[in-house]
Amino acid sequence: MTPEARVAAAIDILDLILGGEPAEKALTAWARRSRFAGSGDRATIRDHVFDALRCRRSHAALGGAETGRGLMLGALIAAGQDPAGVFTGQGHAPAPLSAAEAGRAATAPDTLSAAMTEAEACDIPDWLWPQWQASLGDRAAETAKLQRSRAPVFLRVNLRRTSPAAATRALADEGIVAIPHPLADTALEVTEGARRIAGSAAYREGLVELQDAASQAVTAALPLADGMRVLDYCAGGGGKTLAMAGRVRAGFTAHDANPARLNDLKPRAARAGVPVTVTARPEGRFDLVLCDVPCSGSGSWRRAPEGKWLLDRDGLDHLCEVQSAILDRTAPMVAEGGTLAYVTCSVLNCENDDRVADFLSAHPGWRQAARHQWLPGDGGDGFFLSCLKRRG
Ligand SMILES: C[S@@+](CC[C@H](N)C(=O)[O-])C[C@H]1O[C@@H](n2cnc3c(N)ncnc32)[C@H](O)[C@@H]1O
Repeated sequence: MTPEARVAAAIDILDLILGGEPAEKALTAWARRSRFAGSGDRATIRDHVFDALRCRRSHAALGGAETGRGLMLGALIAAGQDPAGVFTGQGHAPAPLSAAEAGRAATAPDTLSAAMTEAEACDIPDWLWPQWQASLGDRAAETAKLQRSRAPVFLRVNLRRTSPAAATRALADEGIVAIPHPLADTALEVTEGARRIAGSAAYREGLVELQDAASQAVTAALPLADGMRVLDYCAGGGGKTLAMAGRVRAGFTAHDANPARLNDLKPRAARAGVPVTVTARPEGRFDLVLCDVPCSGSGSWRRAPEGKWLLDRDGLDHLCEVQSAILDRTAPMVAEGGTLAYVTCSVLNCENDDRVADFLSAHPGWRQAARHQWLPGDGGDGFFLSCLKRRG
């Protein structure tokens, strides 16, 4: 496919997504009915689509319309490219620019950007911007702008199987260049060959897993020790269960309200060589209960940008209720002297410190023993961790 035809395909896919179709579904359906497209075409079109979703407000403002065409026009204007060279109408290229579009394309991007509100330029919904600013203070704009670009690819080294240095060498032998990342002792940032990871022996043999560096930092900050009883109450695909199990030899139990989300955990645990018990009904008491609760995902919107536009005020309020309910439900599962670790990948106070404050005011026998926050400016996704300790 020509570069222009790839832009035209991205426009069609974006129109489906703007009409309500999930991005992954729209991309997969397009690939199925476009057998002529090679892997390079699919990868570039996917990048176009996700870049447009990350910058949906600002690119729509630059392109003059919140449509697939407006977003791709805005993307070209933002990148300083001449859209007339892409919107040619030749072959499979998008139709030529209208007079109004040509006028926008001829205007300096800085002039168009100057007409945007700060929330628009930062690609944050208007209703959320005041909360975003209140939560992040002088890092509000920087944090929002980092969510407008692609996330780095990180690997977690499975310390049960190998060391970071040996994993780096094994990856290099397969054409994957990875360097240590300061957020965690297990974290490697992939700088070349990311598309080879899934097929590599290092990945298949459980030496490394894909995991964000800040997510690894969360696990590294947990009060873990050999011999503990540990419950991962919102385990999902088990990313944090496996990361914890890579650090200590403890008894790990994984639970999730949606059992289907745990399906991947057993094969992943087998690949990593770590024993994990999966249960629908956790019983007994645990030294550490990890609650990596469902949240807005506002710390990881560069990976999952659709979430930014689907979230609304009611949805956020509902998430806060669920988060508090999970803390209330799991507190009795913590042994005396044990820890309830509350984690979100959100940067919003209402999902972080406010939930902890509510919990502490309703549970006098508890105190916050540690609190950490990582922002995208630190290199990984945005994460929050509060270690709540039950008096012994
Ligand atoms: C942020 S994800 C967990 C990600 C996982 N810890 C990881 O690192 O891969 C949150 C999980 O909480 C689960 N969940 C939602 N409501 C829940 C509830 N009331 N009790 C337990 N799990 C819940 C969701 O199904 C989802 O898998």
